Order: sequence, then C-alpha cells, then structure tokens
Amino acid sequence: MIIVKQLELLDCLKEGCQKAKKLSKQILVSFTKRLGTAVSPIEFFDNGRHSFQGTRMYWSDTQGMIMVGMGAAVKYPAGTGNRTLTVEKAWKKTLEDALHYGEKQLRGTGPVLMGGFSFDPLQENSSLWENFRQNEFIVPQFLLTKNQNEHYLTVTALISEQTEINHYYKQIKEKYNELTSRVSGCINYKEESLNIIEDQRDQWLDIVEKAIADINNGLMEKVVLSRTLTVSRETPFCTAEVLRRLQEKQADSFIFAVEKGNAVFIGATPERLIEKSGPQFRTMCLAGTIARGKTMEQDRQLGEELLNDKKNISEHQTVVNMISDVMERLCQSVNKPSSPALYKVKDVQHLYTPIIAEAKNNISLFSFVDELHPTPALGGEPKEKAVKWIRENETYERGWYGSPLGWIDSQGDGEFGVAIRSALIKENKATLFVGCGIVEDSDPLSELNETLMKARPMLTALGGHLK
Ligand SMILES: C=C(O[C@@H]1C=C(C(=O)O)C=C[C@H]1O)C(=O)O
Ligand SMILES: [Mg+2]
Repeated sequence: MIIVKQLELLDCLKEGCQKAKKLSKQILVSFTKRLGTAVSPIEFFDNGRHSFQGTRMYWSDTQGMIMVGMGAAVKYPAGTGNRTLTVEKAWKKTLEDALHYGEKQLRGTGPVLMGGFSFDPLQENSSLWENFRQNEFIVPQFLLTKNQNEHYLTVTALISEQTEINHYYKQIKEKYNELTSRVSGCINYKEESLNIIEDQRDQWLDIVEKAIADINNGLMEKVVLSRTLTVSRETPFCTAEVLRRLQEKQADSFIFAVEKGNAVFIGATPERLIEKSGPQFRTMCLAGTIARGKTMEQDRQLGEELLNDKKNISEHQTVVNMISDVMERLCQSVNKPSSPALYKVKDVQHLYTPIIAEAKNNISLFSFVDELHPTPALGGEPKEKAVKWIRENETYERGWYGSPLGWIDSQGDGEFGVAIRSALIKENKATLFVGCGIVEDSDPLSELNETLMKARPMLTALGGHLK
C-alpha cells in the first residue's frame, strides 16, 4: 500500500530507511514534486546523456502527456513463462510496503513502471537486438511527467537499512541539477546526407508471394510481413534531435524511445494497444493504408477510396474481429462504431475503429496486453499460425518492432502502444522497420510501396528522404 505524506526528500529517505530496517526488506520510496518552472522533456532527456546513458526512456501520447524516465531504481529480470504476467507480479511485489511522498498521486507520477516487450518470445536473439531482452522494465530513478502545462518530477529509490542516506541524497541533488541544466548535446548536430539501403528487397517480394499463396491455400486469413531499411550517416545520430523532429512532425502519434546500452529503439506510432484510465479502457483497430494527397481534394478522394477498398476493408476487419472478441470477453461494456473512420498522420492514412470499454472485475492493464498482443495488425489471423509463419519466414529478427511498449503507474493506470514506425539506432547506423498486412487480394509491389510510405516518418526524423 502506498502512503502519501508531506515531507522533504531527505526526511522521506530516512523514513524509508527506518521502514526497511523494521521490515528487514528493501523499500521503494518515491517523492513527487510539482515544478514551478517548465522543463523541456527533450532537453531533460538529452541532459541525462552523461549520467544515464543506456537507461533512458521517453514516452509521449497524443493528449499532451509526456514522460521521461532516467536511471533505474528497480530493474526487472527477463520473464519466464508468461512474461506479461511475470512482469505484473514483480511490479505488484515492488509496490508492497512502498512509500510515496509529496504531491498526491496524479496519473503517471509517483513510482511508475516503464518499458516493453519483444514481439515474439520464441524468436532467437540476433546481434541486431543484443541489448534488448524479451522484456525490459524499469522503475525510473528520475521521472519527469508533463501533463498539459503542469510538470512533475518524481524521484524514486529502493532503500535498504544499509543505504547511506546523506550521501545518497547529495547524489540525487547533483543529478537533478545536471538534468535540469539546459545544455543540449545536439546544438552542433549537422544535417548530413544519409545512405539508405532497402535490405533484401527482392527476397521480401518472394516472401509476400509465398504468404499470398499460403493464404489462398487456406493456411491463414492474414499475416503481417515486415522488412528493414538500413540508414547510415558519417557521424552518430543524436537521439534528442530525432525525438525533437518526431515530436514536431508526428503530433498524432505516440513518440517513444527506449535506450539500452549504445542502442536506442525509437519511433512515432499512431497505434495504441491499450490504455487504462480509471475504469475505462481504450484500444483501437488500425489497419488498411493509403497515401496522403498533395492537395486537400486529392487527400479526401484517397480517403474515400480507402474507405471503399475491398482489400483494405478485409485487412481492417480481421483486426476488428479479433480485438472485439478480446474486449467482449474481458469487459462488461464495449463501445465501438459500426464502420471504420480514417486516421490521418503526416505521411499515410489508415482505416481506424476506436473501442472504449469497461473491464469486468478489476481486470488489469497487463491482462489486456497479454490477451491482445499481437493483434492481427502486427501478427495475423489465426494468431499462433501467423506468428509461427513470421518466425519461420521473415529473414531478420523483429526484436521489439511491433511490440507493446509503454508504462503503468501504481494505481494501475497506464498505456501501451504498438511499437511501429520505428528504428533501432546504434551510433551512426539506424535500422528502420516497416510492415504491412497481407491478405488474399494483396499485390506484392503495392505492399512494398506501402512499406516505403510507412518508412517516411522515421526517415524524415533521421534527416533523409526516399526518392
Ligand atoms: C505493420 C505496420 O503497420 C500496420 C499495418 C497496416 C497496414 O498494413 O495497412 C496499417 C497499420 C498498422 O496496423 C507498420 O507500420 O510497420
Ligand atoms: Mg496494409
């Protein structure tokens, strides 16, 4: 249980230490303060590049909420068995006897768990994703939460009776000053030309042909195939600069970054897997794609074409069917429109069916993640057959592409997106991931074209274009 008290940070840490002694266990202590002056989340992220390199996370939703987590007060081991429920259990255990001080617990403040999963726990690890295990979650030591125009800072520590409180407190103060000291490492970042390679283009077209044949032979209804583009420049990419560009250009997407060692998985996804806010859950079916028009009229016509296109409707409907089934099963009330609308982001437009629901019997956010992932927007239908097909036929490791990525707070509220429109950046090289839903009416070259459209948000953020 979490108790909220009004004390100064040093006293809070001391109380934590006493409790740790009394219970002979480590105690999670968190302290939330409303900041009087605005702090730029991207600068805050960038300022952590010295002390927290390798343990930084950024999350921004489409409603004005931004969270930046830095350092780890708690790190969780990779899950075994059902990894989602293992993480949830470990998180609940951390919260037992936890102490919270300062501001009353507002959404996304206080102790928060941030992280994500890989797409397929059964896929083997390649060197591409060496830093990312099948689940990586931390409770950040420093968490900046920006909610509309309010800024909160939460400091979280795992305290034992041996913790040298005064020394620890001094360290926290120093790091806080470093994080809020307005010096951007990207100031001298220059535009450079990018070298862009479409990896195994022809081979990918063959895989699409094979998928279409297997669908026509009745093996499955839909499968989502992905591929990579490799992008490089002379000097290293600057994560904060990429975030800044995504934030500027992709306002209708969730912007995320998870840094592990020298690698950062970053992107701007329009797709929500699941969000919990009090009793309400929100998810969305997003599948079926067409380009944006150059003029408003052309854009409207393309949207109209998408809404009436048999192949795209079928791609979308498979997702609606599966997500609706899960929501009907776990919820007491489910609201969804009877036909899709359009979801327009800067480079593409999608068919979109939002769903709002109320769960039965306190079913948790993690249970929804467990049941939904992967939806047929990233896996296929039937789920197990499609995921197996992907594992056996795609020629690279998806890693965290297409996976649930997000956060949960101590009230159980939180949000997970589907990590698409993304790239894994290591120094001066970025691997971009793009995919598309294959159904019986798919045409390999149009699907290839669709993947190129979906690469644009990341390519623009990295500073280049495909002709
Ligand atoms: C697989 C991706 O996107 C998914 C596939 C879509 C499609 O094929 O129409 C549309 C949105 C997403 O569900 C991706 O962007 O990599
Ligand atoms: Mg498609």
